[in-house]
Amino acid sequence: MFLGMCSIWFYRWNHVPETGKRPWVWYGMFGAELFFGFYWVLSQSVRWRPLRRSTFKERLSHRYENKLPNVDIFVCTADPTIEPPLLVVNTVLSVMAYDYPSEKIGVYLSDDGGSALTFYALLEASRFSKHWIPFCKKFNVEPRSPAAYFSTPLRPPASDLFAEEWQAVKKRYQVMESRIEAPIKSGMISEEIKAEHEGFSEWDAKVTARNHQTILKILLDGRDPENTDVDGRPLPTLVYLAREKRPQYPHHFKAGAMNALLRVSSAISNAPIILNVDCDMYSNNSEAVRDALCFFMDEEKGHEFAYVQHPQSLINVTKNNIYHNRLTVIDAKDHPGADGFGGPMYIGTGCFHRRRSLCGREYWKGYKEDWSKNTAKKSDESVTELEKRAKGLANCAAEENSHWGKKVGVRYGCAVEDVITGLSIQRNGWKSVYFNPPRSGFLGIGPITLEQVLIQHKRWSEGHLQIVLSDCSPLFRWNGKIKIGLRMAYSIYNLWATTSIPALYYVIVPALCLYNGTPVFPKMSSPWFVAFVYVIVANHMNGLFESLWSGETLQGWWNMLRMMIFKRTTSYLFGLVNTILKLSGFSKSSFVVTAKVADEEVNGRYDREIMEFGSASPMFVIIAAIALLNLVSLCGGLKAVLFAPSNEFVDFDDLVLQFLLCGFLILINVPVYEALFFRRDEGSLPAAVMLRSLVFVVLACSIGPLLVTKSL
Ligand SMILES: O=c1ccn([C@@H]2O[C@H](COP(=O)(O)OP(=O)(O)O[C@H]3O[C@H](CO)[C@@H](O)[C@H](O)[C@H]3O)[C@@H](O)[C@H]2O)c(=O)[nH]1
Ligand SMILES: [Mn+2]
Repeated sequence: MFLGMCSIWFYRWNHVPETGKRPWVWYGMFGAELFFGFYWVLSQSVRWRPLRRSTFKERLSHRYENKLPNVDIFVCTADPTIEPPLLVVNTVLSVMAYDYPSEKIGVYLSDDGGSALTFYALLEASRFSKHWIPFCKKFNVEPRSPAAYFSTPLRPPASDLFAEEWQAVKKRYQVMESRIEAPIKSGMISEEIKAEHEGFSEWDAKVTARNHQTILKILLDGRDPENTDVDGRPLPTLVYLAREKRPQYPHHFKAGAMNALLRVSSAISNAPIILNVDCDMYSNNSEAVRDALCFFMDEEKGHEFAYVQHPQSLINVTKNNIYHNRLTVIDAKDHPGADGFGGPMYIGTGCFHRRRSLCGREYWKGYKEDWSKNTAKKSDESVTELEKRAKGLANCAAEENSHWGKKVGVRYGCAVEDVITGLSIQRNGWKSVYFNPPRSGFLGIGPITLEQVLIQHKRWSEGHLQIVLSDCSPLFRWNGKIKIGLRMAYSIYNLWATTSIPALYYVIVPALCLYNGTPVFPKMSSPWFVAFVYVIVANHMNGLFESLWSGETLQGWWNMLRMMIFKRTTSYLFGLVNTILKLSGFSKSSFVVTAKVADEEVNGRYDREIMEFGSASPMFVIIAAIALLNLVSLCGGLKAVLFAPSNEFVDFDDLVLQFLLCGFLILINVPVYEALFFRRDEGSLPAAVMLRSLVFVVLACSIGPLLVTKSL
């Protein structure tokens, strides 16, 4: 493969058209091919030393059952409309019901939406948990998100006792569900509900999502001996937190929320191990905590590990993974590959942290965590006093003149706060672990419209590019703590945004040249042709093989190729432009939260794997323009070959690769043509997109001949 690429480079180097005949097209192709080659080399790093891990939980409980440490669990939510409270509490309930001593668990919900609806849902969940947790533990049920669990009917053979309790708990769940939904439907919380908890008094007329005091309520207090379930066994601690928000203070999105949680939890339970999940990702494996502890408490290596990351597995992926939401190959190849070099990335959810490393402490040789020291601290403060003390830690002022967000906690100012935080931890000398058990540890929901996916990738690519330019850039800043293989692995994602330029070049320029009958690749009869064909075929065959091996379907692989082109030409381009704007001070950071709900029609089309466009987003204009341009160019090329006047003879032999490239892009873009010309549903491409993209194509085709000449 590498040899093939070298021959391509050599060919470009040696065949530059004579100057004066606009060789820029040629240099552009050369540049793109150099970049792709370099990028290919980077992407090989994760294939060198893959590591697969498994755990022995019986040994953990055999040795440490009575010394198991406390675990604090952080759940983040940001908006009650696109992250429905019912979804949030299902996640909360799934982590409250771990197969782990409940008195050692503290669950903290951070509500950046500052919503009384979410608070009410959590209050209802705290009541339901008294039935749910004992039920789960008694019958060892999986998964422990009640919504996910009750979505399948009771399967025989079930004992009478089980069937009876199953029915009773399900009934209770349904009651809770309708209670949580009632105020959402009516748009207000009734006086009756407000009377149930003094916490509601915090929501007076002045409270808005962006401007309010800290609201902190300990709904279940793990220190209280009366905090028990229906069987009289202790319940976990459960805390609701809406940190203070003021328009004059930046709130730093999820990173800010995580840091507030870190401080607040340190005052309440201060567990040495922290699990972080997004509200859209429930725990699917009740043994996940024990699994993680097998790594942290390992006598030989455990003290080196800062975090244990699970893959972001999704439940709502269609059979053929239409938007390539499930990052199949990354989960199966890249993360284990990074693990081989001392540590996968922290990817924001489904991750167990050591509090110490997350709080910015460095690793030093000989360091050992003293687990026995960290068993619960009982303080004799009353709940109100404790709440008051903890509250102060979630105020805006708590971070003034401090290292929070810089050296301590989750880092600020980067759109992938998770990745840059993991990287800083590794730069402090810690290692990390990637763990993908046979029964997925966590299951989440991914975006189900093309636009959402592209916006998510814009945020990611932008954040990754910020890392390249940051003080912990794996590409440019070396401190000896991170192995070269891992630096290369990070760079694969860090450079996402920059792939946009060569990708755009490759999908536009050869097509334009074809339209004008100008060759940019070697002719079929030339030996250099073989090098191109070899590199293309070998690369795609390898990609296909890896996809299939990782569990993707054939169609899924094809969808991945399409999404790769879409992402590179839109999301990554926007990510790149946005980063440049930000650097020059024209734009500020933002975090567009992904919607977790959609209307029925959208859901229906998603289930049938019909691509969802449905808006006049500028990203779609680019996608449509590229699709149309390639269609027009193919026709233009055919016309040039078949009907050119004899004095302007165009040889098909010269254009074979361009025909193939255009043909490939046309096949990949079939869903785009459908959405432009044939579909009439709400998810098709609106006329405005068609119009704008046509203007682009007409312009390109008319300017094209001025830029490229046949004599190239
Ligand atoms: O101001 C904010 C914005 C977001 N969130 C939460 O952050 C999480 C992730 O947001 P989501 O819209 O679901 O983004 P995704 O693209 O799905 O998230 C991935 O990428 C993010 C970084 O871009 C990481 O923070 C996430 O953990 C990772 O799952 C959700 O729980 C949100 O509630 C906040 O708490 N506060
Ligand atoms: Mn998410």
